[in-house]
Amino acid sequence: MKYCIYQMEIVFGNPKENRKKVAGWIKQTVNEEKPDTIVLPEMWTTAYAFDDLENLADDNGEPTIAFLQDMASTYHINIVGGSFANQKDNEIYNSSVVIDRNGDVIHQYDKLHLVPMLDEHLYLTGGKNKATVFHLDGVKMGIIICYDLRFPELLRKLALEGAQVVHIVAEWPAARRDHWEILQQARAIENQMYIISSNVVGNYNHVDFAGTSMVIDPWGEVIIKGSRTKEEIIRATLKLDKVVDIRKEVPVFSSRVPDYY
Ligand SMILES: NC(=O)CCC(=O)C(=O)O
Repeated sequence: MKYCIYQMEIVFGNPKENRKKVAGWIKQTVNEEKPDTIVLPEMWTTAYAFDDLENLADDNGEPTIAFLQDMASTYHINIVGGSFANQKDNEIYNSSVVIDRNGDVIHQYDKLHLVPMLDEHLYLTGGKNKATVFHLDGVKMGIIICYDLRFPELLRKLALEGAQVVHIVAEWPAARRDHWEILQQARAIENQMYIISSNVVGNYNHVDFAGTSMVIDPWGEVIIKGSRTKEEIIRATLKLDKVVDIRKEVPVFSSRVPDYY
């Protein structure tokens, strides 16, 4: 499964421009790279434009979901659609969506852990549904959003449900870049899974974002890592046999004794 990840610089508070930018990026990437799956970052339609989110947020996933469905079916690619501000029942969530090559929505998730260091909890509402796995091209996978990375129990739950790949869509600041890299490697090693992340670059609201989007294999090796500051494509092809082999070699899951924890 070939991935192309968009390490994007978001146009702050401008969903129309960002959709145009993403449409152009997808068209060019599909023509040049022929990926199976593409990944977008967190809050890519607006960034954390909190002061105007009520006007900028999607309404029950629209128009972003329809836009991504159109991209997926036109170019016949799977889209791990990052996340976007999404108004539902008068609350705004940080919502992600996964769409398959047919243009079908196969998974939705609202960010569970809102990040206090960026004041997210003052403007958005935390997700109210459980995180679960989904199937893409026959592989069990999961998606989490940025600060969720700090909660190992969330990724362990996805691993116990069979996830072999977890995507992390993010808007992670440069100030905590070490945590970003080390925690992703730790989650890959402890859960013996691929970690695929898409982070943003640039500076919004006086926060400098870390780039450094990554693909990490189930042994914890960094297959590829984006730059700190440049907008770019991160490419990787997953070898899913590795997950099975490593889980046999170091049988963490069968060694667990959860009754004693
Ligand atoms: N957008 C985020 O959730 C950022 C998370 C973060 O800054 C951190 O965990 O540190």
